[in-house]
Amino acid sequence: MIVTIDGVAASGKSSVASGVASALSIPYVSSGLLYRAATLLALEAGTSLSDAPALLSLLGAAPLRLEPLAGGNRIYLDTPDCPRELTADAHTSAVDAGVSALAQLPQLREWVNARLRALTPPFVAEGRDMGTAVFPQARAKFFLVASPRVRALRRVKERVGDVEAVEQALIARDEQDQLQSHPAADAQIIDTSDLDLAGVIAAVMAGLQERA
Ligand SMILES: Nc1ncnc2c1ncn2[C@@H]1O[C@H](COP(=O)(O)OP(=O)(O)O)[C@@H](O)[C@H]1O
Ligand SMILES: Nc1ccn([C@@H]2O[C@H](COP(=O)(O)OP(=O)(O)O)[C@@H](O)[C@H]2O)c(=O)n1
Repeated sequence: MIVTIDGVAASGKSSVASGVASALSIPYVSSGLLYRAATLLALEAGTSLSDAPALLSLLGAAPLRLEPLAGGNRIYLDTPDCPRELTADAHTSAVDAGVSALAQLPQLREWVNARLRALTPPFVAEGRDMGTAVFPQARAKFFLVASPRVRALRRVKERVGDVEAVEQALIARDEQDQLQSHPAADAQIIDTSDLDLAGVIAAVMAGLQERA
């Protein structure tokens, strides 16, 4: 069984995917973490975020490993002499600002999608295009939205920052991500603005029961 949870930035995708996966006792998979790790490595190597051949060559030499734990995904660079966890570094504002450029490259989307399609179900997959491009056959699909202000307030709680600036950055990223981020025709859209985390997880679990 594959369940997809897509949505806009900071709408609660990973928290909700983690809650749903835990309730179902299956893993969840963060596709965004692969885009983020690729962006981090490119920024560190000084590789242009729009140079697909150079990015693919960099990633081809990078032994990235995604750990799809239900409690929270983690990503590692398994270099034999100096293994390193990249998870925290993949969530900085520098990566936030660059990731959409890299994610717009079809070759990079194929690189991520091949890794996702190689995983063995069952799992909950979260991102932007899990229900549309990557797993159109998923049993149940959800798409989370919330107002930019609510999302900015949530982000500021988890990482320090100015609400106005964070809100503007989220709106900018929404615009850059628009091409690859839309609900599948058979997705249930959930506006999380006025729901707490438990309420969104309950809405997804109820939606899953309807599709069982
Ligand atoms: N419905 C909700 N109500 C309150 N806070 C939430 C809700 N959903 C998520 N959050 C919080 O908002 C922040 C962003 O959520 P996250 O799951 O990281 O979103 P995304 O994966 O879409 O970026 C986290 O700190 C999370 O705990
Ligand atoms: N399936 C996906 C997942 C992420 N992404 C890209 O990766 C970025 C980071 O995604 P994320 O899900 O980790 O982060 P948030 O948008 O939730 O902060 C997005 O802004 C997109 O540019 C994508 O293009 N397609």
